[in-house]
Amino acid sequence: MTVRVAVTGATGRMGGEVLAAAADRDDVDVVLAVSRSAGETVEGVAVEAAADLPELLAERDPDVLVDFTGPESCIEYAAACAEAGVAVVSGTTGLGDDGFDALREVAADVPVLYASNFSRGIAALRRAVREAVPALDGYDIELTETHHNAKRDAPSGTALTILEDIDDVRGAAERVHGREGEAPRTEGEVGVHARRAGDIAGEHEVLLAGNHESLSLTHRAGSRGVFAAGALDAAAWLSGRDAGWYDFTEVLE
Ligand SMILES: NC(=O)C1=CN([C@@H]2O[C@H](COP(=O)(O)OP(=O)(O)OC[C@H]3O[C@@H](n4cnc5c(N)ncnc54)[C@H](O)[C@@H]3O)[C@@H](O)[C@H]2O)C=CC1
Ligand SMILES: O=C(O)C1=N[C@H](C(=O)O)C[C@H](O)C1
Repeated sequence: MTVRVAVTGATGRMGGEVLAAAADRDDVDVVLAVSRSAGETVEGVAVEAAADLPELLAERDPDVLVDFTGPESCIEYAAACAEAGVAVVSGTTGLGDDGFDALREVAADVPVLYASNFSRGIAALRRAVREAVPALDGYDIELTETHHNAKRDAPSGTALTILEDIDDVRGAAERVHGREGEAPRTEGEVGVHARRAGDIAGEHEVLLAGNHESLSLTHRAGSRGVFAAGALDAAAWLSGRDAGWYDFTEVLE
């Protein structure tokens, strides 16, 4: 079956990757692409005005909307999907608690699958972290993420997800964002470091260190294609499901 997909943020970095990845697949068909700046053609797809999204959803009847935009637009577009009965796959980060609450409300009406990172490697890294942290009880933990110089939110959504994983298996810890001046480490704190440079697609390292050994778990995305592929896998998996909140790990099972 071919899943009818709508893409928001079509002129953005991830929007373009999703359109490029979709063009190479038989299981998805892009029936709509929108952006704040309409009029361009991206990967051979005409980009229409995001302001017209409610009408365009009714007219094109997509099964799933794939959203990589910004926190406010993500919620606005998801609400339009709830009205139109269209499922939502979103990877937009920086939502904050209010944004997640709003997205969960949308999940009462339509299926919603959210992931701060759609790469299979990060899914595997998260499993490794959940195993390593309790196995290395008392070890210091430092999390470092590195992204391109145009990324807006810090720390990354993936870093926040990994921090939640650590809290889940070890109990809530103090998070120390960078250090400056007299700043000795306190027991149990997690250091969090965000670097921005060049065109790096996304790197995450979890360092666990004891007195005579350290373990470093690192993921590097070689290109945004891995995120686009995961998001389209999620769209194909989500289509036709009941309203509710779904996790990317379910797609990988
Ligand atoms: N979950 C994942 O696997 C991944 C998530 N991301 C996230 O996706 C989002 C987009 O990233 P990029 O494509 O690099 O950004 P970008 O800046 O290249 O593209 C964002 C697109 O969304 C639109 N947009 C942004 N804010 C908007 C607003 N308030 N209203 C309407 N449209 C708006 C822009 O016009 C643009 O078309 C970010 O939150 C990023 O962290 C990025 C890569 C992977
Ligand atoms: O903005 C990006 O580029 C990325 N954002 C996501 C995040 O905030 O974790 C995922 C990926 O690392 C790329």
